[in-house]
Amino acid sequence: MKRELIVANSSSRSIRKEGLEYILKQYFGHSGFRGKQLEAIEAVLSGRDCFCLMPTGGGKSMCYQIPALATSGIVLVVSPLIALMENQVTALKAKGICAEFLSSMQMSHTKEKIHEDLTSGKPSIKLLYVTPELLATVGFTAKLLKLYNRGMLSLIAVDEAHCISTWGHDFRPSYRKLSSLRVHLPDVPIIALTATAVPKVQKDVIDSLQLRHPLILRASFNRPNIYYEVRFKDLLGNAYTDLLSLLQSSGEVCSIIYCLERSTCEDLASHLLKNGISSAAYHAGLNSKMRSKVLDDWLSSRIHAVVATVAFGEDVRFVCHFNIPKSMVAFYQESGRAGRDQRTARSVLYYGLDDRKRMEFILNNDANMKPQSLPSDEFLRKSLADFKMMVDYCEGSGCRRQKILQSFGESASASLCQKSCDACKHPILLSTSLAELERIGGISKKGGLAPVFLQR
Ligand SMILES: Nc1ncnc2c1ncn2[C@@H]1O[C@H](COP(=O)(O)OP(=O)(O)OP(=O)(O)O)[C@@H](O)[C@H]1O
Repeated sequence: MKRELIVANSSSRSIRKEGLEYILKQYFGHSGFRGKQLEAIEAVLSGRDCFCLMPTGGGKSMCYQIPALATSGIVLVVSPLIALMENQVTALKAKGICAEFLSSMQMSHTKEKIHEDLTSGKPSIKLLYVTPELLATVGFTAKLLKLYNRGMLSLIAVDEAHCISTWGHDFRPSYRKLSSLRVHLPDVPIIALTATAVPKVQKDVIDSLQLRHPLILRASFNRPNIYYEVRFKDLLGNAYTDLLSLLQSSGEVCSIIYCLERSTCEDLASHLLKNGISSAAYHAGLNSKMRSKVLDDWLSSRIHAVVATVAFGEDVRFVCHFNIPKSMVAFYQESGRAGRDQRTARSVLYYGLDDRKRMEFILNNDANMKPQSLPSDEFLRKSLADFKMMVDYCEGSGCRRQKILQSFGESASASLCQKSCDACKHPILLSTSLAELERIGGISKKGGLAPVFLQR
């Protein structure tokens, strides 16, 4: 289906490029496209499917937001997290762009207003965000078909597309149902976007969504503006105190502290608050009113540090993991929330042997307890292998950046880092710490597993 272009009907590529750059500047204030953005935008505008592999903060959303403004129709965005949809819609509205999101959690009058606009002769909505669960309902499919038959649907963007794959770190069964999009809406181009680079995931996404000869765009995963660092809990007197002084010395910058459990979030947030850091806990146990309040307080800078178990936040300078994440992919996604504006940012991971044991216990348990898409022994093998990479990131003495990139199958020379990780900046300090950890591990009375480095 040929898209109706608002920016320029001319077939000349340079004129169309100018028009797209004009939209980018006018609405988003950016002076030029970054990386592969223009290629992705031009592909979908010409009606071609696209698979877009860009790192966190790489500017994926522009690849469907610009087409929404450059065509007369509506762009449907499938997104897995209500908090992320809410974030994006709020940010778009602040720029004067008509965007809405639909989820089962919304008030019925809000939903009705959105449906009214969609069924009107000339909808004002340019971007409509929905959850995959909603998309799978018969009622919503019928509404979508009506839009499609009126020629109002210009593009479908599947964000966080790795959720489709059982090989991805965040498999969501409802994402599987997105395969019906191609069946119901055969002429609408689809752009799948992800920051997960595993080849099996890429194949799964392309097959499941039935993408037709998609343009495959792949950008480097290096985030040169993030400084990576690991701090060893077992060598610190008190990790809470260490984190507190880290936050105090950073000034009032926006920070996220990821924790494994809700109770740790609550404890840490109140500890920080008592010590003068404006902070709040954010996790799935809070009701939607509380969550919105935290988001509001964050956006209006009333709080600077959010202690979370789940994805949160934009424009963050400092991301801390107070407990080791379960995989490199999870770590990359979460630490990648820092420095999305390309300015310098910092990632600090607090690593402790107890945390490592706890995660190994959780992964073993998960494999036995949860119904999985893979057989449980295969699932366990995969999740322990994913976790081992994360442990190696913490316990190894080599460049952290190189380890991240290698885990995504990207070759990276040691010189790439430019001393922007603790291993490259302070190699002697790190090897002293590792030796000390090894010594403690050797006399550990904590029982359980011995540290990995003793087994090497
Ligand atoms: N062409 C550009 N020039 C300058 N800044 C840009 C450009 N494109 C995007 N950005 C900025 O980069 C940041 C990250 O963009 P975006 O949110 O689209 O990333 P993303 O790839 O979707 O990340 P994530 O995977 O975390 O969702 C935003 O602050 C955005 O304004």
